[in-house]
Amino acid sequence: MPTTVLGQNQYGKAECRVVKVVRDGTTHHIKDLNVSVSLSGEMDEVHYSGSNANVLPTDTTKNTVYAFAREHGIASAEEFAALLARHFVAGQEQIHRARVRVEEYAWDRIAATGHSFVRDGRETRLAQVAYDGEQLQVIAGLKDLTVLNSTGSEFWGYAKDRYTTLPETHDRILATDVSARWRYGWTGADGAPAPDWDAAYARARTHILDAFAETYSLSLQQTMYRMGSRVVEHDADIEEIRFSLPNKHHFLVDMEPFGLKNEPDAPGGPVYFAADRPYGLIEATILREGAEQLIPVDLTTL
Ligand SMILES: O=c1[nH]c(=O)c2[nH]c(=O)[nH]c2[nH]1
Repeated sequence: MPTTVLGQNQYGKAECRVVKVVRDGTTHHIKDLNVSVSLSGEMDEVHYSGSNANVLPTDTTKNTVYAFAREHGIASAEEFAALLARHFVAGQEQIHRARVRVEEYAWDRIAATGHSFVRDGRETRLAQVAYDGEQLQVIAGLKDLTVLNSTGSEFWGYAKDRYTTLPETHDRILATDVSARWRYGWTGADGAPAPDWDAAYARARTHILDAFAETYSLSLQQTMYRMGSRVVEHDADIEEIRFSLPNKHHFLVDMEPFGLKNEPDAPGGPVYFAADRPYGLIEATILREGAEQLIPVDLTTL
């Protein structure tokens, strides 16, 4: 009989949807989160013999998420995740590591009342906090931040082989849905105060957008590098940032059959076909010199 041993394992409750309302008189404030908890530690026995003695139920982790929202409020995705991660490791000696992931959805106020909201169409804010009993690792980010430059983008001078048909262009649309994760150097270990998470998030988002808008682009790779280096250069707390950027191709429609010209600078403006697939997928990590690359390569796993 071949023998087996247990490898990496973790467990917890995924996707606890928690909505916290703060009532400030008749003006309400909303935090809308999707929280996933993963715990690991001395969990051999539950796998080998079925003894649950070391297993804090996933139902309890779910309850803790809701109870903490009530007892502590939700100051920011990062702070809430760190609070939970510390709690699970500190509270159960058999649990050595906790990872808490948060997606945050934003709501805009509808003017008529203090308690009416419309889900805003912006990006989703992301936070992941891991705690090993000593150090926190905080990775924040965003996904589905959709941006488009209607000019100021070229793509030419690339390598060619017998299968290359792409025409070189000196004026194209550049569009992408930004997915980015950045890691903070702060670990909570040396008593240093935590960054202001909301301000740091807003800064990173602004630098990403400004670099996208201000870069005259020769490739999405170049634009991506500028976005990343701008974030790292402007925020001493951020050690590295990783992007996954679909190149959302917009092709000029061939109007020759209709006897119409359709050039980027045509009078009245050009018409494009927005292709949804396949798309180029451009990915990279941009690091502070000397920093370690700790953000996983595949952002869909984070
Ligand atoms: O910005 C781009 N980078 C590429 O690597 C690439 N490849 C391609 O076909 N179009 C583009 N555009």
